[in-house]
Amino acid sequence: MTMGTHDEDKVLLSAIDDPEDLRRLPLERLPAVAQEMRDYLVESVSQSGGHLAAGLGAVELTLALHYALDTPRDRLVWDVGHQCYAHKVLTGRRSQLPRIRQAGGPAGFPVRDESPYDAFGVGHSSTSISAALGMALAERAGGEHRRCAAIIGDGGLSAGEALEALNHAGDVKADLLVVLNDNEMSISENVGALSNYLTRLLSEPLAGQLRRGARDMLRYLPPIHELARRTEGHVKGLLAPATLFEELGFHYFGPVDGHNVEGLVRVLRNLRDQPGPRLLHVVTRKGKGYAPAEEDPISYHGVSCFDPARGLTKGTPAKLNYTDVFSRWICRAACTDERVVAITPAMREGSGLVEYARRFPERFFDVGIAEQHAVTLAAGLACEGARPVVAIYSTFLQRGYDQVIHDVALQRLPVLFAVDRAGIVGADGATHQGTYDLSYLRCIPDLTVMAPADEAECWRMLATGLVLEGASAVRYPRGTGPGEALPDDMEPLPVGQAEVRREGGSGVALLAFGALLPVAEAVGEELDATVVNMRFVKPLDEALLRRLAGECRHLVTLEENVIAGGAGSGVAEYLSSIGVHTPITHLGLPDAPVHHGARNDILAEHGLDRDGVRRTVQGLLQQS
Ligand SMILES: Cc1ncc(C[n+]2csc(CCOP(=O)(O)OP(=O)(O)O)c2C)c(N)n1
Ligand SMILES: CC(=O)[C@@H](O)[C@H](O)COP(=O)(O)O
Ligand SMILES: [Mg+2]
Repeated sequence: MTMGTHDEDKVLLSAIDDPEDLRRLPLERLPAVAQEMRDYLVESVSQSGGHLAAGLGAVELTLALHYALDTPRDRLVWDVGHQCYAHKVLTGRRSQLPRIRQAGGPAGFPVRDESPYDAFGVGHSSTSISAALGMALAERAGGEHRRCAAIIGDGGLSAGEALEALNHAGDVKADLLVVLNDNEMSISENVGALSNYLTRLLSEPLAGQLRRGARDMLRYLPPIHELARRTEGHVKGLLAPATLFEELGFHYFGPVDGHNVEGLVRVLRNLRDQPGPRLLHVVTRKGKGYAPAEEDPISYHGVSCFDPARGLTKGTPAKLNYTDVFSRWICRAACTDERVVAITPAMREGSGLVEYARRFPERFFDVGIAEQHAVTLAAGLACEGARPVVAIYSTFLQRGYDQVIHDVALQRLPVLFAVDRAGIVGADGATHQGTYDLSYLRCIPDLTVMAPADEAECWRMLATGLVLEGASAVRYPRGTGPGEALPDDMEPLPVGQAEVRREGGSGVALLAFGALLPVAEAVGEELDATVVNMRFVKPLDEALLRRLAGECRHLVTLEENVIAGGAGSGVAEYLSSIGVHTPITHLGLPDAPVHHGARNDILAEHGLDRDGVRRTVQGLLQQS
């Protein structure tokens, strides 16, 4: 473990309140700042939890960018933003870092409202080049003379959006700097042909040197300068092939050592005022400087609290969470049905596919950060008789939305979406809440949408999706549920059939979709309300709804989704379509971003905990 500096030496970081303070330091002091920063990140994140390994790898790069550029006037656009902790420390948020991702503390990602240094809000990957290009083009039109830089990882570069932006930037010749932070890792090992290409660039730096040598050589031949400028590309091409980035219209520089902060500053100073699109290829190590994270960057990508002296330790095996249930189910499904194929867009660990990938490598596809491709790939596989399962977080499925409609649902293909992290995810905050999927999925024709109330039901719903003729989605939350045992068979559920858990006498029926069922049951017991586990968001159990609407004075729908267009809206639409107007109260999330904090606190804040639901139902009972 490299935890180098002694307390008495720690004077530099605490003296930096903003990047101006950093820029006043002599260049040769930056390595010491980097060391302190690294120590501080390990100490702080070990107490708060959060994203660690990417940030450790980007310490020197962050310092160098703020040192060489004139932030916040110059724009730094971070990709994903999970590596931004050093940036937050340098930009006036050092003392708040211990509360990162907690309610009232700083967000875990750059947020425009949080600081003028957070040039662009982020959390989902591969947006940085597009956003920085937009800024650069606006700058060109407005004449502000600010520099714009996108800092993107090798994983982030695998996404279509990033490649679309490179394609555009190279064409419009914007004054844009793209810094490629290449650590050869996504969350897991980076994948794909582009990743292999970057590795070749790293292993063949000689080619880059030959190219630079050719350029320098030609620059110093004044009489033939113009000819040389025009033929430079050809001569270099003889010496070494152009990089892909040059073919796309970028000037390519690198690879350079991303942990040599002084060298980085010099390179950035050279590049910062050159015109046109430039790409600086920086080589870093994920987890740099903290040995356990360097050795196991996957585990240290995102961490909960740990003792830095010991590193992450394996605790006693916890109760299975929903991801574990999916993990077991998909292995079981693959054993019983050889048509099963699993696809992840770069979330092997988070989606519970590690064991599956080990056991069924031929039927496992990590496609990189490529949600759109993941969905359409599944569609293609389904066309040929496979039973594809796309394991995807609710928030990231947003990026593959057109593909769900156009490539899967309209073609009536049997793709199963295992939608993890549905509902409140907690610490990752507004960019990652899985609170839209019920609204955006239930409007898609012929898509069956299921929301389990416990782990066994999740298993059964996955089994149901696997045997349906059309597309389906099972959306389940982050973390554990209320159940214990899992089924040991693959019996499906009857589609569109809800389960009445309790018949009450109060005239109120609580219709719970998914994870809020236990809350509904507790309140139902207290206030003698009918309680239904709705199970299916689409198709709804229409017969049951007709009965309850006839018998009850008031219906209450509960869902961990935005109210707008959600499951409760589906209930209201159905009843109104048949001319039934029993009053309905919708409990769910508001039409506003839900920020970071503990899931239970957020639920309570929005009246979705037991007290909140009780208050609502009591209010209804008093009215009647
Ligand atoms: C659209 C989208 N899909 C998936 C993710 C989850 N995710 C967060 S970081 C990450 C890996 C990013 O790799 P890279 O850009 O190389 O950054 P590194 O962590 O290596 O620094 C992934 C897949 C995301 N944030 N956004
Ligand atoms: C930055 C990012 O998008 C992921 O690292 C995400 O934070 C993972 O979330 P989970 O911790 O829920 O897997
Ligand atoms: Mg990477």
